[in-house]
This record gives sequence, C-alpha cells and structure tokens, in this order.
Amino acid sequence: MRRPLARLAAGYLVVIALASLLAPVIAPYGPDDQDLTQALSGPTPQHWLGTGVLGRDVLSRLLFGGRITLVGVLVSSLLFLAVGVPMGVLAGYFGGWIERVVLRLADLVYAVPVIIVLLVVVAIFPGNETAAMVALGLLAAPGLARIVRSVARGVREELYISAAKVSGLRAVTILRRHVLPRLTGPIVVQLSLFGAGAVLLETGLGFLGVGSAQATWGGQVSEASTNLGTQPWLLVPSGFLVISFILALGLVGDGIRDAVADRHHSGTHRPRTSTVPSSPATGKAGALLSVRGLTVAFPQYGTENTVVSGVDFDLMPAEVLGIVGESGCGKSVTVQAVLGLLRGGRITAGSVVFEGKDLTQASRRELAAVRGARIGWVSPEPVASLDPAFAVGAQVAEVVRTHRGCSRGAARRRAVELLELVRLPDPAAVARRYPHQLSGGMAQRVGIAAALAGDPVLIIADEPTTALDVTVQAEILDLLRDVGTAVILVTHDWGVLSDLCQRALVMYAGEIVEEATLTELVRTPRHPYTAGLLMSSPFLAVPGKPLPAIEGVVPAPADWPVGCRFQDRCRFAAVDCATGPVPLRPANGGLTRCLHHDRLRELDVFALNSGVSTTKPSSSRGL
Ligand SMILES: Nc1ncnc2c1ncn2[C@@H]1O[C@H](COP(=O)(O)OP(=O)(O)OP(=O)(O)O)[C@@H](O)[C@H]1O
Repeated sequence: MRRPLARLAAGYLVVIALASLLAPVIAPYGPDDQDLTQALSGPTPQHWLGTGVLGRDVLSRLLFGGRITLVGVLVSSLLFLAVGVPMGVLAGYFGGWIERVVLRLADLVYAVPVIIVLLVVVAIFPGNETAAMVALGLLAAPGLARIVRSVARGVREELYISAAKVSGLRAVTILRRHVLPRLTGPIVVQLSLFGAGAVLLETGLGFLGVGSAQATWGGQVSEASTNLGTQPWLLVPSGFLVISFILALGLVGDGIRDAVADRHHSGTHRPRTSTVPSSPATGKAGALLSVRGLTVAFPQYGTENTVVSGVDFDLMPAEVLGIVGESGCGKSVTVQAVLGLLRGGRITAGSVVFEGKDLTQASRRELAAVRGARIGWVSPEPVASLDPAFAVGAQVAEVVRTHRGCSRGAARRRAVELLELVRLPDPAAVARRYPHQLSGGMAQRVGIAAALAGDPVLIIADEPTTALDVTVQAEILDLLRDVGTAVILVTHDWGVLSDLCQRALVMYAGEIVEEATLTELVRTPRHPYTAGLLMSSPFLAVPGKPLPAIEGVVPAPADWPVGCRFQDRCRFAAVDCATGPVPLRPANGGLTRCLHHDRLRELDVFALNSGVSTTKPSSSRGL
C-alpha cells in the first residue's frame, strides 16, 4: 500500500470489477437494447461512450461485457494457480519422479499450439467462453509449475529448510510455512502476466467472432474494428478498457512482488523502519559511521531469533577497522545490516548513522544511492560475485555508469582505469575477459575495482582473502590498504587483521566482547575470548607444542546463556558472570565485556606477547 502506482492500479481494478458486477443496476441501458436511429452515434448526452452498429449503448455493453470477460479471466486464473502451484511446489521440493513427470508434462503442453486447442474447444462448445478459459488455465498451468519448481528447488537448498527437516517438522508444515511464502513473488508476477494474457485472448476470440454471443469486451473490440472506417471512435472505449486493465494488472503484480521481496530480502530497512526504535545514543563526533544498539533477528518457526544484539561502534574517515571472531559470531550479519543487505532478517533495534544519515530509516532509493556510491562492498567469493555471462570490464563499467551517469564510452574508459588502479596487468585485455578466465586473485581485484567504481568513502570487505592463496592475499591486503578509504574488514584471521587494521572489534555470540587498537588487543587482551583466539592462532604456535584451542563451540543464538555468553567456555567464569547481562566497559584503554579481565594476566598469551612487536617484519605477514 506504500506504492502509489500499485495502489492506484489496484483501485482501478476494483472499480472495474465492481462496475461490472453492478452492471444491471448502474448501466443506463440493457446490453442488447437497440436504437437504430442512434447507430454509430459517437459520444452524446444519451450515450456517453457512443453506440454500436445497431444503436446499442457502448457503455452498457462494456459494463455487462465485463461480467463475462472477468468471470472467464477469474476462472482460468484460479485453475492456473490451483494446478500450477501444487505441481511446481511438489516437483521442486521433492524432486525425483514427481519432478520428472511435471517437467515432461510441461514439455508436452509447450508443444501444443494453445490457440488451435482453444478454437477446437469453442467449436465443441459454441459461444461458451468459459469453456475456452478453463482450457486456457489448464494449458498454462504447467508453465507456472516449471517456474515455481525452479524457485522451490532453490529454497529447498536453504540451510533453514534442512534445519526444519532435522528438527522433525512435517513436509506439509515446511511447505506451508517456509517454502510457499518464498514463492509468493514469482507466483504473483506470473498470475498478473497470465491474467493479462487471458484478457487479450478473450478479446482475440471475440475479435475472431468465435467468442460469446453476449456482450463481451472482445465482442466490442471486434465490432469497433469492423466499423473503423465509418466510426473510428468506437475503438477508443473498448481499446482503452482492455489496455488499461492489462496495465493495471501488471502494476498490481509488480507492486505485490516488490512488497513480498521487501519482506523477504530487504524489509530490514524500508517498510519496517517505523518500528525500529532509534537508539538515543549519538555517534562519536566526526565519525563516518556510527552504529548504535544494532540488533538483528531472523524469523524462525513463527518467532524471531536475535542473532546480533546491541552492537555499538564508530568508524572515523579513512580508518581501517577489523571485526574478528569465530564462525557464527555475527560478523557478516553485522556488516550486512549496515549495508541493508540482510536476506530474510531484519534490524529490530538500533541505528546505523552514515555521513549523518540513519540508514535504518532510509528509503530503498536513498539506500541504493549510498550503496556502491558512498559504500563499496568486497565479497568473500570473488568469482561467484561476478556475472559469468558478461566480460568483467562491462560489469565494472555498468557500476561506473550507474553512479556517474556518464556515456558508455566514458564508463568503459573509467573501468579500464580502475582495473589499472587495482594493479591488474594489461587492464584493457583483462576487461575483455569473462570471470571464468580469471584467477581468484584477479577476480578479487576486479571486485575491488567495482567497489571503487562509485568513488566510495567506505569499503566493507567480508573475508576478502579467505578464498585466495597466501601471496595473493598479501597483494590484495596491500591494495585495500592503499585505496585510501575507510575500511571495515571482517575476518577470522589475526594475520590479516594485524596486517591492515588500526583497531578491531572482537565479536562473540552476536555481541562485541572487546574493542581496542590492534596493538592493545594483541599485547593485553581484555577478554578471555580474545586471549583464547590469540592463543589458538597459528601465528603464535610454538613448534613441537599442540596449538591450544578454546574448548566448546559458540552457542547458537537460541542457547545464549543469561549473563556472559562466553561463561561456558571460560576458565575464569564465576557466579557473577551468570547473574545478568555484562555491559561493555572501559578497561586498559579499550572496552571489554568481561567482569574478570584482570585475571587474564595468568594466561600464557601475555608471556607469549611480551616483547612481540605488532609491527610486522616485511618477510612475514601477521603477528
Ligand atoms: N539467513 C539467515 N537466516 C537465519 N540465521 C542466519 C542467517 N544468516 C546468518 N544467520 C545466523 O546469524 C548468526 C551469525 O552469522 P554470521 O554469518 O554473521 O556469522 P559470522 O561471524 O560472519 O560467521 P562466518 O565467518 O562463518 O561467516 C549465526 O548464528 C547464523 O546462523
């Protein structure tokens, strides 16, 4: 309802449907009332939309005609849905022989010329348009099944479906709760396309003179076309009605599709923003980005599961900030929330103030203007983040054009400049290559070039070097250091962190447990989790000694304990750690969420670090 065009179109469809329904009450004449003295009159005070060849009132015939046309469209659309959706969902979700049968059936139906079948049907049931519409719905359903099947197949692979299966949910429940809602968008779009096609087909049958003998929209178009020479006006009312109806169906379909997409993909930002209470706390003066109280939840079995809670941090211009932690601690979700890229989840509280504007309150358009232009994104999977169907130069040029609005030629030249900037040898030749012709390191450079295309002031890089070998890693890190923008670097690798970052946040179980400059963090960790991470880093391994590991695993969001979330894995845990939430408090020049950080001096990591400089020697990366 927030989309004005879709709302207008929906209102128009409702008016047309109501007017058709109330035709016996509101039509000025009966559909077949004749007045031969007024034949082909054009608009007059008695006949607002003119009359046909037998002097029948055009407005009345269109109103009555709507009843037959719309019922036909409704019947065929219901059949289209009732047959196509279950076929597609079952084929996509269960696969196997069901899928094979559905696909073969769809192939078979595709091979049948629809219009011939419909002509046969109207020949068998003369003048019965509903029979033709039933046939149309049945013939189009396998096409819908094919589309639904491919989307359902994608959804089937999602981890949460596996989790739902593992947790014993019945297939019907999984299909109803988890699969069907994700299919709404494509189904609505297909339905609006089909509805438009059905109206056109009904009009076509009327035009061919094989439709209903009663007044229909198609019949009106047919009558108008045979009298085009004597009364061209006659085509205006029926033509306008058919065209505007189809247009309105398309707009409503697109509106619903976008609304569904918002809910499932980026609803985080726009429609729900009014429900997000902004944190009263303001950011640090001069900060480029200030995140306060950021809390993110994902839907799970009818409720919402908070996976990141109360994240606060500031990023100054040109600062390089690291976010470190084990897998599943919430690093990626945090940066995705900053970018408004949460898929399926939403921000339930907090603010993300970037250049003075709270992105959680920004409209989709405002967000699109920030993403790519002011904030660049470097993906963890360089090759997968490039479209295999296009040369990489064209892909970078596309981003340049989007943000600069320049000509194609200028965008191509800038793309080559950017490829040169990221130190790709022979950038003009690389620009012509496709992603599969690049190594991982080259693809990541192209990814960085694309991130730089809008001249951003901040680059968010989520595990940018994980998929690369060590020497290429070093080159990519050098590149990120030299781009001159602020950088948020998500990593679980202390080497990468110490190579690039001035300051780091340590995340554990969805919250920041420590924040400090990198030197401080490494020399004197303020949280046992940081100390554990450091001690288990291969960079600090002592030859001949087993690498210490933190016992246990990160608790799943649903199992976060009351109080300190690290308590179950912590050797310093005491009674007070479990009594209530532990706030992030200043300690030794940084921030910690540990009540007993003083006891960390008992750990080996201090001994290991004494005398270790974080200014790395040029021959080795990291600590
Ligand atoms: N789409 C999703 N739906 C439901 N839960 C999700 C989704 N994405 C992430 N989560 C949950 O959010 C939590 C944080 O995940 P996140 O990916 O941010 O961790 P991470 O620290 O970046 O780990 P990694 O280094 O493995 O990416 C995890 O418990 C994860 O299961």
